[in-house]
Amino acid sequence: MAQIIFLHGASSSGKSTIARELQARIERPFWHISIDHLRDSGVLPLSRFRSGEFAWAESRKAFFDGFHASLVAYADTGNNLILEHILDTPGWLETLSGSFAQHDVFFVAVHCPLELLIERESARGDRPLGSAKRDYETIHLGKTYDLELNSTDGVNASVEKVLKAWRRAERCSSFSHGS
Ligand SMILES: Nc1ncnc2c1ncn2[C@@H]1O[C@H](COP(=O)(O)OP(=O)(O)OP(=O)(O)O)[C@@H](O)[C@H]1O
Repeated sequence: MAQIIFLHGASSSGKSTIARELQARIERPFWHISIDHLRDSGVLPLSRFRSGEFAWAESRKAFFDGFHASLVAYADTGNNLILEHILDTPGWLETLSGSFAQHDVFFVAVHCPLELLIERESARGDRPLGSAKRDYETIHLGKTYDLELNSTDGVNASVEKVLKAWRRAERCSSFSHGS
């Protein structure tokens, strides 16, 4: 059984920042995995999607289905994962919950006030404007978490909370059996 710590929050909420620090401090080896890594490593022909030569809408489903299947493969082969992801499409939660049934999933909400999300998104300049607000308004609906963080608490305090709660090994989230 693999350990999966799933950080779920809006774009710019601070998932990657927490994931990096968590990976540096947790007592076992964990992968830090995100679609950001695929995107930033040049896997996709991004410039041709951006120019309109290729239609992202036609490739999106296969991309994410492949990403989700790869996560399951990593976990099934014994790799612990710090996963940061945004469940913004109907069916993804159910698919991943079913696929991860044999694994220990610790599901963590990363909250951030809307004004701060918009400020961060604008300062970064590398995310589509408006995605943080759209995520903020939708992605947490209908989800039950093992732990809820607020980015305003700071990275160190957030990582401490994750470690403490994860080590307790009590699970009650949307990924728990029977929920
Ligand atoms: N606790 C924090 N305090 C101050 N700034 C933060 C904090 N957490 C993250 N940031 C800043 O906010 C921006 C977004 O952070 P990060 O990349 O961790 O978010 P994310 O949720 O992974 O975003 P995305 O889903 O778009 O990849 C970065 O510029 C980061 O430095």
